[in-house]
Amino acid sequence: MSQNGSCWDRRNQPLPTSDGRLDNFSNPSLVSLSDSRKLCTSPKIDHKPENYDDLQLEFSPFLFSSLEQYLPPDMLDAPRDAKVQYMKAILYRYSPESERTRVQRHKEYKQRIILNYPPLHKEIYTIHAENFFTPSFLKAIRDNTEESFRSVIAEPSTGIYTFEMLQPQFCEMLVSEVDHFERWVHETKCRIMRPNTMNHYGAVLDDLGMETMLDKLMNDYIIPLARVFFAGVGGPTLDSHHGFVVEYGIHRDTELGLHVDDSEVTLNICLGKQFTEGQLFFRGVRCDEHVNTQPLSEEIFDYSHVPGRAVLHNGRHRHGARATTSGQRINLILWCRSSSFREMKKYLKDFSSWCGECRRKKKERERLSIAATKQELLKRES
Ligand SMILES: O=C(O)CCC(=O)C(=O)O
Ligand SMILES: [Fe+2]
Repeated sequence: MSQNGSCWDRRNQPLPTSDGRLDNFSNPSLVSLSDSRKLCTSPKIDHKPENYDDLQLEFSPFLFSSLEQYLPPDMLDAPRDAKVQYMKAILYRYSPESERTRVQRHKEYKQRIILNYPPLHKEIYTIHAENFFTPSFLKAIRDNTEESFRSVIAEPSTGIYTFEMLQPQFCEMLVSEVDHFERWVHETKCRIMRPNTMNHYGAVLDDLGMETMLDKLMNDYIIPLARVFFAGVGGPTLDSHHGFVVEYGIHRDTELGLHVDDSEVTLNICLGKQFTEGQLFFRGVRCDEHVNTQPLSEEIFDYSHVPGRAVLHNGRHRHGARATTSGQRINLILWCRSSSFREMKKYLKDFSSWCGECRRKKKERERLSIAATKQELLKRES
């Protein structure tokens, strides 16, 4: 599922153009990217980059200072403006105008909400660990060892981790904050973006001012776990997130079809309220190529949500939610992403370390090759 694409389309990141054109670069005559002006492959580490913090740029100032050490030697001491133009041209190549416009519009949309929406519970917009988390979870995170994690985390099916995480009072406050937000949206007739293409109810928490809180949640509480349990799929390098709340029940979405998330690691926590059914069902981890293949019997697993309890799984773990047949089910979802893992994945073809189907095919190839070798040996002996 993507934030704004089809169910299986999880690539909503801009792709570089293959032909090296300056896509939609508004003033290409400013910069020429002739061969002699290419970026260097290794950085000039003794060059001290300039500071770009004071400039109103479409890209992070940090990106400019990082890129500066790779400039062609004759550019290193050029005026800062010239360096900015040169680096902007390169960055534009990797970020088409449509994508930049989308990002800018989204920024403005978020700012409009944050400036106008009056929060109900200001205290949940920053993390207060003792008030948010259960003591057992907090202790495990603070001990920060695989042993401490395993003492509070169950793995009822391969790659699916569940644990008590949130205090009931925090769950209630978050649910009432989202209710309050929904009422405000209704009263002000403000049009808001829903969490993704498949959930039509619920709110994007990042958009209503919880981005910094969720960043801290990912960095301080999820990365330590992901480092241990999702080491091979970008867990240690998670660097962005999409955080939202989904709601199911009568007059809401009732169920959710089989999909994969636009994430490397997904945290899914039940916030309540009271409900029946609505189980999560899992069907094994798959790479893009094998996303529609049959699950093996050991990959079929159902999980019943319990308020306050979290499920942590690979974003590529195929899953869906059965119908919530009565009451209301509300869950907090955090899709955690790793840009470096995504970049690396583009250059790989075999994902047998985590894709069930790649692994099955690899085993089958090995089995055939062993059988062929045996046949050959038998032939020689007879
Ligand atoms: O309803 C649930 O618990 C699952 C939601 C989900 O998978 C998603 O939003 O990506
Ligand atoms: Fe999902």
